[in-house]
Amino acid sequence: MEPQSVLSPDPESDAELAFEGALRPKSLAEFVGQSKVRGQLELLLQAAAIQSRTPDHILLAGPPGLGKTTLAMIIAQESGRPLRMSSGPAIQHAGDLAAVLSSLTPGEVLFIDEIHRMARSAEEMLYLAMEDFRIDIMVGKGAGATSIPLDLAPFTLVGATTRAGLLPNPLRDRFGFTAHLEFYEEGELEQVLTRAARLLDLSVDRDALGEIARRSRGTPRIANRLLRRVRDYALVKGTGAGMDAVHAALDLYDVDALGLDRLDRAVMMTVLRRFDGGPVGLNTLAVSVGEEAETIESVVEPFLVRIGLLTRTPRGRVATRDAWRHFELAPPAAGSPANPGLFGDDL
Ligand SMILES: Nc1ncnc2c1ncn2[C@@H]1O[C@H](COP(=O)(O)OP(=O)(O)OP(=O)(O)O)[C@@H](O)[C@H]1O
Repeated sequence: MEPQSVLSPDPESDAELAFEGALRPKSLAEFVGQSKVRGQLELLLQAAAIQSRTPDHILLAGPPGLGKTTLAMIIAQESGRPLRMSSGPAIQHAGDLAAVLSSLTPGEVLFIDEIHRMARSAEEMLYLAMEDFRIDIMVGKGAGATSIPLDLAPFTLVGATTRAGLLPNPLRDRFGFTAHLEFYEEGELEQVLTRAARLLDLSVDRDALGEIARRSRGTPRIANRLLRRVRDYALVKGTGAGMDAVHAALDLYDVDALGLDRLDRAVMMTVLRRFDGGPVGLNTLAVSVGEEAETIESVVEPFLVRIGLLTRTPRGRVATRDAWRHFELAPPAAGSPANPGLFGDDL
């Protein structure tokens, strides 16, 4: 497998977590970009405040690193309520969820990250909890089993998912609002970086920040990490954090002019070279690059589609004309046996 990319460092690393924590915006006003979602959330929170009730349940959907956890913290902060954090993989039995739900204090915000990875039995318990603030606890087994109803304190569930399509409809329908987070524009990422450089007391040239923003895959988390690599480079080499340092540091970490990293490029080269531009199925693609299909689908693909290098068709993933151009490869002749003569942007 490829060595780990700078874009996906160990998420549990203490240094990375401390770094992210220090840079998290604490209010909607400080949160850069996503103006539509910010406006929607503002209205929802204000309406709840006027009526002195708990805000509706909120689902945050979008690729990793766009600010879902940050928004969950802001929702709790802005509505003046405590926040309890959990995650789908930590809820493997209905009992795990019952323990969390039954200990919530009135009005608490419960954040469940990666909610699509929660156990099925827990999902069913959550339906009732979200709708009626009540759960049924099963006691005993077999014919003697009985269920004891347990009232819960009213709470707001904030679920985050990179794969909203995987959530069962009954769960999705119980959220009062779904926020779809989009990739950030370059100018927005420049604002994220300017703020981060100020908080970290780094002096970075304006055009250098622009270049980092351009290569950040539309993702604040990546922008902040690239800034850190540039800071390292300037520190070790004794240079200023200018354009030269950005080019040298990002080249060193294999981040290309479009912001593609090793895995993005491996996926594109597989589609282009091995499958003559596609179509190629997700699982075949995943096996070919030695990655999980879920990672390809939720992390790699959304950005490649967004920048117009890849399209998804019913027959599989297909490279666009821009992809051939970007990688300076000649597309196969139209009508060749491996490629029926259609490119992604023709389908
Ligand atoms: N709109 C924003 N403005 C400024 N910084 C942001 C913004 N969104 C995210 N960030 C920064 O990016 C980092 C990653 O954000 P966050 O952890 O909220 O993403 P996420 O969507 O929850 O990712 P994952 O799904 O991988 O957990 C945060 O540390 C924060 O500093």
